[in-house]
Amino acid sequence: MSQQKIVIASDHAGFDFKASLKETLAGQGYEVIDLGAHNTDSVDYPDIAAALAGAIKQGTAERGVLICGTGIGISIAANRHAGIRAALCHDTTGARLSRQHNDANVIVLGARVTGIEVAKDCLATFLATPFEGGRHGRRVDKMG
Ligand SMILES: O=C(CO)[C@H](O)[C@H](O)[C@H](O)COP(=O)(O)O
Repeated sequence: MSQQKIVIASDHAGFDFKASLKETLAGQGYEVIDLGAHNTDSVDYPDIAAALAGAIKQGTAERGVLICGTGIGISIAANRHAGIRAALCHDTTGARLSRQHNDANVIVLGARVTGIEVAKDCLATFLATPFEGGRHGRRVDKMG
C-alpha cells in the first residue's frame, strides 16, 4: 500500500508549530508535503491557504493541515476555495465532528492559541475519523 500523503502549510506565526506537527506525522508514517512558509519571515495567510487549496484540488493529497496564529484568518481564506472544507479545531471533539458531520478535508490550528500537544491530538483524531454520511452527506452536498 502506498504511503498516505498529507499537505501542510502555515504562515510565519505557525512555522514552528508546523515543524513539530510534520515530525509527528512523519513518525506516524505519513508522507508530508510542506508548502511553506519555509521560515519565520512575514507572509500573508491568503497566499498560503491558496497554495494548499490548489494542491488538494490537483489531487496531491486528500487531506491538509493549515496553521496561522489563531487559525482564523487562514480558515476564512481556505474556505473561499471551492471544494475546501476547512475546520478550525481547538479540541478533539471538534476535530472528530469536523470529520463525522462535515467531511472536513482540511484541519486548521492556531499556533498562538492552542498548545502543541492538544494540536497533535486534534490532528490524530481528524486523520483517524471517517465521515458518517447519511443526513450529513445531504448537508455537505448543499455546500458544493
Ligand atoms: O489571521 C490571523 C489572525 O486571525 C493569524 O493569527 C495571523 O497569523 C496573524 O494575523 C499574523 O499576525 P502578525 O502580527 O503579522 O504576525
